[in-house]
Amino acid sequence: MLLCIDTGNTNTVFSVWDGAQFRALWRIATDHRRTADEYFVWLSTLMSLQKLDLPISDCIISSTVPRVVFNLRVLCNRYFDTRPLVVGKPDCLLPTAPRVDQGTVVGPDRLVNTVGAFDRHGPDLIVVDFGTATTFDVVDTDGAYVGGVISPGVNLSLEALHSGAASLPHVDVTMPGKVIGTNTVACIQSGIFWGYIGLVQGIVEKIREERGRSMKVIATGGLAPLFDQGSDLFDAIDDDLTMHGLRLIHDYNKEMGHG
Ligand SMILES: Nc1ncnc2c1ncn2[C@@H]1O[C@H](COP(=O)(O)OP(=O)(O)O)[C@@H](O)[C@H]1O
Ligand SMILES: CC(C)(COP(=O)(O)O)[C@@H](O)C(=O)NCCC(=O)O
Ligand SMILES: [K+]
Repeated sequence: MLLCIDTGNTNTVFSVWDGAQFRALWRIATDHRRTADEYFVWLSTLMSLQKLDLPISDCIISSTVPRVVFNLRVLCNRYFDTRPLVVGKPDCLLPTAPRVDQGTVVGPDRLVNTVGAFDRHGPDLIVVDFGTATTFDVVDTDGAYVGGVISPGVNLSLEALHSGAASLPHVDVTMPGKVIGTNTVACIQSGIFWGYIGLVQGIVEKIREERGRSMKVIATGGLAPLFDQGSDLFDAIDDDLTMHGLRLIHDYNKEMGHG
């Protein structure tokens, strides 16, 4: 069984592929101080609570937080007796190499999303990921990542408003009924919600213009369904895109005799 680990700047998601389907999905706050032993206690408790006896034989990791990788490697070595594949490291092959400026270290989550989205939706895509940052990944005709856009994430923007303006409270993001807010909370919700709709619409339009072709927009991340309510922005929402991409990259490396 394959353990897939996706570390974002806010949350780390673990999932187990049994060869036919993903059997579980567990989320823990990302913290670089968390040790291999702590991960294992947490993971094995959840597995036994769900009565899942899943003998892990392989692991693959994508992490946007470099410091976390050390302890995740120890987890895989010590408790599963396996050497993990780490996306972005030279010994982890990708089906197509990214085409970006020399020296650029593309976020592994973006490489994984690219692989997952190309497999499901074919060529010429814009993948929008609502994470700590809101990222746009442009997928070329051959499935290569060829660049994109990084914007501040929705929660980061809300936090920034709250911490930078003395009279603004912390607000949860929702779809407001109206654009014109008649109280402070409604004003902030409107600014965030309609602001992000405009941001996504504008950036997608500009990417299409720059590429000179229509491109499908695939959204992922917990907040994607929320933004889909307010508009016709996305051709598809794939909440398991990163896990799907991780599995494909693992299989590709196996086929090529790696990992
Ligand atoms: N379904 C959801 N509803 C509301 N907020 C969410 C949801 N999913 C994620 N978030 C928030 O979005 C932010 C980014 O989450 P996540 O996708 O886990 O980011 P990352 O991949 O960067 O760790 C977090 O602040 C999280 O609390
Ligand atoms: C853009 C990101 C911060 C997004 O991370 P996330 O929101 O998933 O935590 C991450 O992909 C990253 O650190 N990228 C490196 C720079 C790049 O992709 O060009
Ligand atoms: K992201």
